[in-house]
Amino acid sequence: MTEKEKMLAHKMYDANYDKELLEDRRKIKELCYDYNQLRPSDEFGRQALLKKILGKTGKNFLIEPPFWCDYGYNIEIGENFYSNHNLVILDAGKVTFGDNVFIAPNCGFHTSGHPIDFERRNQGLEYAYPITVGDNVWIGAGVQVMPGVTIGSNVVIGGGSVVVRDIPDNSVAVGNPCKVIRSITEEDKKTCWDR
Ligand SMILES: CC(=O)SCCNC(=O)CCNC(=O)[C@H](O)C(C)(C)COP(=O)(O)OP(=O)(O)OC[C@H]1O[C@@H](n2cnc3c(N)ncnc32)[C@H](O)[C@@H]1OP(=O)(O)O
Repeated sequence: MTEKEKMLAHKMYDANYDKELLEDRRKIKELCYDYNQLRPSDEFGRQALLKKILGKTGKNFLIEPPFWCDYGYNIEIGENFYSNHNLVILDAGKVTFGDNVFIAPNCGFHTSGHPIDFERRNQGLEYAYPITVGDNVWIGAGVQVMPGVTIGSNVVIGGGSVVVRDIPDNSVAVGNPCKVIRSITEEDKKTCWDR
């Protein structure tokens, strides 16, 4: 198995020194760099470049720069995807977003991790587990999502949360570690946010 095949099969792999993976990352970081230089008014250019960077997109999507990822081909976004500034996706593993996902500034989705023991970590070994986000999800500012997490559909993750375990459908979850504080119900449609 190549190191890339191991990475995609969720096995331990050499992330630091493997030539193929280094080249994949170099290529995508060049494209992210280009993306991050585009003018906000260049909507066509932004869309076209994001389509080149990401594995799969819907028709309607926007990521405010700067945006950085590791491979790009492992990221799939659904319809009406919006991310505010400073999105970082470490996509050694697959990262899949459903439809109508809104992401606030300074969020990170990290599929990869290193061994806890320094001997193997220093050899450049890594593992990557997929992250999945359902439909109709709002991720608050500064949220960090850890390897292997699934966030269900119709979910709100409060600002500043660190998501280390799966979050079920129809819930508001907050904190570090991120925990469900309540379900989202029909009652929520009656809340008025005017002050
Ligand atoms: C796409 C974009 O760019 S969006 C722009 C960026 N905006 C944001 O990131 C805002 C994110 N919003 C939040 O984090 C909000 O606090 C929400 C949506 C989670 C609030 O949800 P609600 O269900 O209304 O929670 P509510 O305000 O009633 O708080 C319930 C409890 O959770 C706590 N809580 C609320 N938010 C958080 C949070 N982010 N982290 C930790 N605890 C929190 C409250 O302190 C409260 O605790 P208490 O019961 O001990 O007093």
